[in-house]
Amino acid sequence: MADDDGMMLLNLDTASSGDFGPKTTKINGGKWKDRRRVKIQQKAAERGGQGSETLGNLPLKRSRTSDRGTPAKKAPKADSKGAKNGRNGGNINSEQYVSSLFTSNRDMVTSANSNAHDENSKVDPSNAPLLQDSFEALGVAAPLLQLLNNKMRISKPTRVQKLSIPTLLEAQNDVFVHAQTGSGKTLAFLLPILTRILALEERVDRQSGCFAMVITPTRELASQIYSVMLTLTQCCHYIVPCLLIGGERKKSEKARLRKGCNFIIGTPGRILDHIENTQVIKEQMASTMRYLVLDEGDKLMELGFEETITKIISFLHEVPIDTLKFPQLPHRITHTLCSATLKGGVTKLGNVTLKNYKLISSGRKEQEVSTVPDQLLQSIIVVPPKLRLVTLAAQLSNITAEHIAAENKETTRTIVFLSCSDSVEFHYDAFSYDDGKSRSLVGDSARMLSGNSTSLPCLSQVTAPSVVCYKLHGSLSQQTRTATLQSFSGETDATRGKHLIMFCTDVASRGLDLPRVSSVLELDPPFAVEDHLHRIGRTARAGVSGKSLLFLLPGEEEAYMDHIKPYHPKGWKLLKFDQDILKPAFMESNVLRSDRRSEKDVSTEWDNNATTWHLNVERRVLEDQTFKELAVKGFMSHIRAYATHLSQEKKYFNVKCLHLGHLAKSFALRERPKAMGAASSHNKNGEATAKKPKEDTRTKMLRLADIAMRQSQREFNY
Ligand SMILES: Nc1ncnc2c1ncn2[C@@H]1O[C@H](COP(=O)(O)OP(=O)(O)OP(=O)(O)O)[C@@H](O)[C@H]1O
Repeated sequence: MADDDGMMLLNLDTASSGDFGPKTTKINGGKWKDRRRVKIQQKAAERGGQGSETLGNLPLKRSRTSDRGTPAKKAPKADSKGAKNGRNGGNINSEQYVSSLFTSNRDMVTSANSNAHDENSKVDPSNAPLLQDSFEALGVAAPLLQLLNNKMRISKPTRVQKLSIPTLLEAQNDVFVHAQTGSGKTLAFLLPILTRILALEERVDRQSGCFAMVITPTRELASQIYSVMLTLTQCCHYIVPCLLIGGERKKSEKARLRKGCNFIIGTPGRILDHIENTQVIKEQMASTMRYLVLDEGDKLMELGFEETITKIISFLHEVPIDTLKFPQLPHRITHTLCSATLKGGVTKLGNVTLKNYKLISSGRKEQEVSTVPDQLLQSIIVVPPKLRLVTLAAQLSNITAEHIAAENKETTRTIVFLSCSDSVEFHYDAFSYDDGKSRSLVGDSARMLSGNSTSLPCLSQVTAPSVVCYKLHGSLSQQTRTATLQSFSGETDATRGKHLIMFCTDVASRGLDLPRVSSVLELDPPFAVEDHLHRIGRTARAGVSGKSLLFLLPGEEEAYMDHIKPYHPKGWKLLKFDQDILKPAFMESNVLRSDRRSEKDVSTEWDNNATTWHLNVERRVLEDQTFKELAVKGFMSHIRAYATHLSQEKKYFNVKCLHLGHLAKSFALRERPKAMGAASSHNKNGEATAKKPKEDTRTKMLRLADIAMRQSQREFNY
């Protein structure tokens, strides 16, 4: 075939009827552009009542179609083999199939936005500082006031700080602080504890004992609270915090504990490890411990944290308190629980730790339902599975184009949430590979795109690199995780004024305070509605504006909108993936075929450009064995992760409703890896291996659920 693409693309489940779209005549053969033109002609002819046989002069083939939407055509074996030959693709059969992104997609069910955002109403930020109040009036110690003003540029308290600081200052009771994301809960519990220690008659130092312990579900959050603590203690150097987190050297933590500390901040596993194995920590805590803070309390009750927390708490309560020492402090350990969400786990945790607790809620009516910050502009987009990758590229491109056009060259940050680390690896590589020209910044977990990048359509004619991609997930080493976050949140010569894009799992969803994140994209749906609130809560913090975009699939997933409606009192925008996202991104872009870099290939039609962009990624999968493995692993893990959605949410996210063939396409795969997996019945030397006995469905489900569970726990390897 003259216009052989150098690759063969399979029509995956291109049903002509059934659940997946309207009945159309399937056309194969010839160039895909020509075929598309003919299809348009055909449609026009149908509308004009001329029948469907006006097919132009193309050598077209009709494919087999079935009534139930079964795959229309399979790739001939010879070509599949060619594709499996790895780098350079091997022998490519000259017969060509078309990978059409825009046909046979399931239609969206939702006809109207049931929770439309009112663009004309003025919205006041709900987590901003209150201008009429002051920290002084709340009783915060004078040295801290100065530090807040001068070092942290914080002068007015937020609503939750106004409510919780006086309560915690006089606290003999336990407290549950429930407030929106980004409302300043960290200072809400640190300031009163520090104020009470600063008010002691006796001057304390690191040898005086440990007064408070803060436990968090992730290492990143513990490190963040530790650094806020280091800033606050600049006004009282004699008060010393200590960080205990997994992934760090235990020996140096022990050495620090031996020197003495007044605050312990850490993750549950490592704290318990020291309690059980480091004698000095017991001495440190004996008799002085007065405050226990569980940040992100609901998360701490998941993922097997519960048992560890219970052990820590039992240990703390075994140590008798010497009330004669520091009599101004509470005479018992007071517990403080913080979270932006109220989940079953919190009540459970409450049963473990909180006694006669006081609920501090910054919500309007101390309502049960947690809501997103009012100023956050939420959008939702229903995208067919085949188009997920290209729509993500388009959205990232649109944000980048806005960033490039902005006059104030401020750093823009975007976070893309994915369901599992393998999917993060695939997307990171897909968007940062940049023809192998991208420059690594932090090991290989941050890459700066080069000029004239092919990764995003808007960059094809830009000569100066302006985008840096990051990846973050629980399977990376702690050093890499720390360095990646530092680079993403900091401002260095390499990153200043650029658009920083981080692909990550939920490990970054809890509590992380990354500066000026302007957009959060949830490409994969959250595992629970609480995760949705925490993910999008990385933007629109402390009164600043922010945007988030949730991707849903057509069909069952659309009903998820009704489920999250109570959490979005200010509504959302329902976007159209083609007109609102793809068209602006690809309309004026200069997307060239990766195998033929010539100007004559350039199309001015946005859908042609979108298809060419996608074909380029698919072509890379065929040519690059390493990338292909990333795609296959990403797809498989994504499906497994999808199967672990909460049972209450299975009606929206049911793995049985997924169109796996179409979804494979969003990992740039031309066929479902299940079929690819069949090839792996051969060992590395190409010899056939014995076929395993067929696993019964229940065992298979349990095995897959177990793998997925272990993968998600690895994300929070505390
Ligand atoms: N009174 C204040 N005025 C201005 N900024 C503040 C104030 N208090 C806190 N901040 C800033 O707001 C941001 C969010 O604070 P913090 O991380 O404590 O929020 P949070 O409520 O714990 O959020 P999350 O629920 O996501 O963990 C931080 O950058 C912090 O410095």
